[in-house]
Amino acid sequence: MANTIVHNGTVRVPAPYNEPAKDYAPGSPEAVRLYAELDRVKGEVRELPHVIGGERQFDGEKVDLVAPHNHAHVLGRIPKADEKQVQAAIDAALAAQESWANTPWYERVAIFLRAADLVSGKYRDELLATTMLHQSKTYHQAEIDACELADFFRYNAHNAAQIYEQQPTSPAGQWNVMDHRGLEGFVLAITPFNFTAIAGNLPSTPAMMGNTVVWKPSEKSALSSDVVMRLFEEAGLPAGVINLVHGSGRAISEQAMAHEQFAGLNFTGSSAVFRGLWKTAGVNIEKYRAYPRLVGETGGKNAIVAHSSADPEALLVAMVRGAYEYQGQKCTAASRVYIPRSLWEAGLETKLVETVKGLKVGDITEHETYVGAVIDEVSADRLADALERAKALASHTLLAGGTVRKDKGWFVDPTLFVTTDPSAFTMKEEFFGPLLTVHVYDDAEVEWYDLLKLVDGTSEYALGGSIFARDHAAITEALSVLRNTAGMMYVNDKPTGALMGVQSFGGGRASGTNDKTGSPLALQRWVSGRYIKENMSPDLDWTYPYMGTSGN
Ligand SMILES: NC(=O)c1ccc[n+]([C@@H]2O[C@H](COP(=O)([O-])OP(=O)(O)OC[C@H]3O[C@@H](n4cnc5c(N)ncnc54)[C@H](O)[C@@H]3O)[C@@H](O)[C@H]2O)c1
Ligand SMILES: N[C@@H](CCC=O)C(=O)O
Repeated sequence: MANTIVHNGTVRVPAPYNEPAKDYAPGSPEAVRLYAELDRVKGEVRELPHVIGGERQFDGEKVDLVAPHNHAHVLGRIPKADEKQVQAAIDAALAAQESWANTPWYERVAIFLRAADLVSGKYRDELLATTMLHQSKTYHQAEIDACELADFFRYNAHNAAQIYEQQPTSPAGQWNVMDHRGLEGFVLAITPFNFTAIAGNLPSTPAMMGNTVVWKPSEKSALSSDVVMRLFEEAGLPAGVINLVHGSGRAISEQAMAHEQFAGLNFTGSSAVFRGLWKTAGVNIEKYRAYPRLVGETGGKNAIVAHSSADPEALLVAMVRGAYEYQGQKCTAASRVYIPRSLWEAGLETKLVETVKGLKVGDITEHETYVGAVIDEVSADRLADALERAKALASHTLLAGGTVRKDKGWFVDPTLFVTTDPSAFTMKEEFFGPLLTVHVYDDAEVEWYDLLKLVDGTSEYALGGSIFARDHAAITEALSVLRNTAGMMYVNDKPTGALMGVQSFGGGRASGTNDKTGSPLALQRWVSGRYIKENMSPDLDWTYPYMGTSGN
């Protein structure tokens, strides 16, 4: 690399920090800048390319990218990769591998630290505008997403340094070294629509550790993924290290995962898709040069469990923010709640229903909007079907919402059900939309322990969760009984809003491989260790002591 710096000493990566979020108060300089950027992005129809080996390729059948809250508005187009383009992306990743793997780790890390500053500076407005318009996020939700992208880069840089510092001990006469190699082959990153930060993080995490990558972003967030790719390049990422191909996830993954040099999958998305990808790896296992690393962070059915000692006001805030922010399209969104009758009937029900009915649904560029549109028509239809199924159950009472409107945008009104059946489908399945179901338990009858066992056993997922109580013994018991129910458990807080370096996210059971995105555990998956022992004074005698002596 042209800008190689030779460091003759210990390299210290700058201390990481969480990017402070701006609030875009109307009339503030940052809001004025962002309004202008929103106008610019709205006024364009962007033709987005694949980026393969540093070259932009526009060929292929086109897919329109629209604004979910105004689906007549076409924001851009992406091409669908054909087999040749996928092959070219794999070839480019393999061609870049040796020189990237041999690039000193601190230079690789420096590129992503530059990328972090481009996120928080030059590209912030464009990231927000594209995320708002194409993923239907409010100012606040788009801002925390952009901040999280910068956080990923800064914390990963810090965590990478910690991994490289891990070295074995060297007894007298030896020098032992751990060589933290990247994987042989290429990594496939397949990213979800719901976080621009996750889309940027999944290809860059393996890249930081010396791997080269084929990246298939979601077509539902392609506008912001294109910005991320441009800022990687501007930060100095060499051509071929990350190769972006748009198109069918199924077709791209089938081709890439049948390749001899497929070295790993970094996936975030639904559990069903991840299970399918795992099977594809199984079918191809004999083709591979090495066993691939399969990393997947997937769905959730995150519970809020309230004890009779809970603060009802804090509980209400957690339910509203946890379930309805970003239309419930967060893997960690609250979607089932267990509330004691004593609290529910003491005013919580009335206040909750009033609050949910008052949430403004609509265009995310209006500051008062709390809930935008769901991501696409498939999602709106899936939610409409779930709402009708729940309404038809005698065990369910609709307290708010329950309507889907598709004329201008794909709007699902914030919906609240209360159910007498704690094992209903609404308490088990992930819907990925603004749908919350409450089960009111009789705290005069039901033991806390029995309720916790019910929560633990109801859904196949184990991603996030919240416990609300002021009685500390109740918290301790819940943390124990729910130990395997969630990979991130919050006490007296909503289950969303993980902050890098503070709570990295990831869950077990059907929720994924629990590699804790943004933590050292996640980086470790992209390293293949090699121990090197150098003997400083090699043996010159092959015999054992006392050989040649007889008897004891
Ligand atoms: N656990 C986490 O950290 C986390 C974070 C964000 C999102 N999620 C989960 O992601 C899901 C929502 O995101 P989504 O709708 O983008 O998920 P999705 O599974 O539909 O899509 C994810 C990615 O996989 C691709 N894909 C779809 N079908 C495929 C197939 N058959 N083969 C290969 N690739 C395929 C998509 O194009 C996209 O790029 C939810 O289940 C949510 O809980 C989990
Ligand atoms: N950043 C999210 C997790 C990502 C899931 O979609 C959170 O709010 O905890």
